Amino acid sequence: MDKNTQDELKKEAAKVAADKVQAGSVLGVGTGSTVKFFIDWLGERKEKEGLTLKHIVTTSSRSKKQLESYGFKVDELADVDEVDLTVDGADRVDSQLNGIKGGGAALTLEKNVAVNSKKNIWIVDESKVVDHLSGFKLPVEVLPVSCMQVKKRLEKEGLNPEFRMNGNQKLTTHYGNYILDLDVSPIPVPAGLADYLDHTVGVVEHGLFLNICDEVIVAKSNGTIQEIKR
Ligand SMILES: O=C(CO)[C@H](O)[C@H](O)COP(=O)(O)O
Repeated sequence: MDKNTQDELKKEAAKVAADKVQAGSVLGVGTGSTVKFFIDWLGERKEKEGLTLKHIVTTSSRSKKQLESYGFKVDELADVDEVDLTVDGADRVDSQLNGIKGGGAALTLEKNVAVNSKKNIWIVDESKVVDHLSGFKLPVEVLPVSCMQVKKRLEKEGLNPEFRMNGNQKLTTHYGNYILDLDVSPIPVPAGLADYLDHTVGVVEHGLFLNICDEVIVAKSNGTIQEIKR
């Protein structure tokens, strides 16, 4: 699929999600190129119908800046009790609505916002939808202090970790950590791997988002929108 077509699909999925946002609610806004379109649609609703929200929290400085450019005030997650709805993108989503996220290295904040949301909607084009989680390296955020030891441990498990780079330097996340991308495809038992990573000292967070998403809005190249609910 070429980039223009993919962008058109992302835009379509984003519109369907933006129309579901209720005025006066607490909204979580994720990260990425699909979410960028979602914010544009929110901005349009604000302009056309004066959409206001009780609070907005977001998972990246880029999304924050874009939201503010439309006149939305952005709060911190710590300032709100609970989020009513979070809309985010995903890198892969399977038939159980489990996913891989973190292509934009924002997985830690994304997971914290997602698990504190009453409802999570993901917006994707059809290229992200798979039967079993595969075709995208699994991002794992690790503390710099023990990153070499964690990398070795993951190597021994056959998970093929590589540091994500930014030029010649290891990419640094919002929290000053590093990302190890695990080359394992398909992921044979996602819940087992998530459990292992959850219990590995030095791992801050990982991009397996299991049993978190409630609804996926998929824009298909035949022009239709599929809404898959848990
Ligand atoms: O998880 C993410 C960032 O950490 C994004 O949601 C994911 O990478 C999808 O991005 P895009 O909409 O640009 O394809």
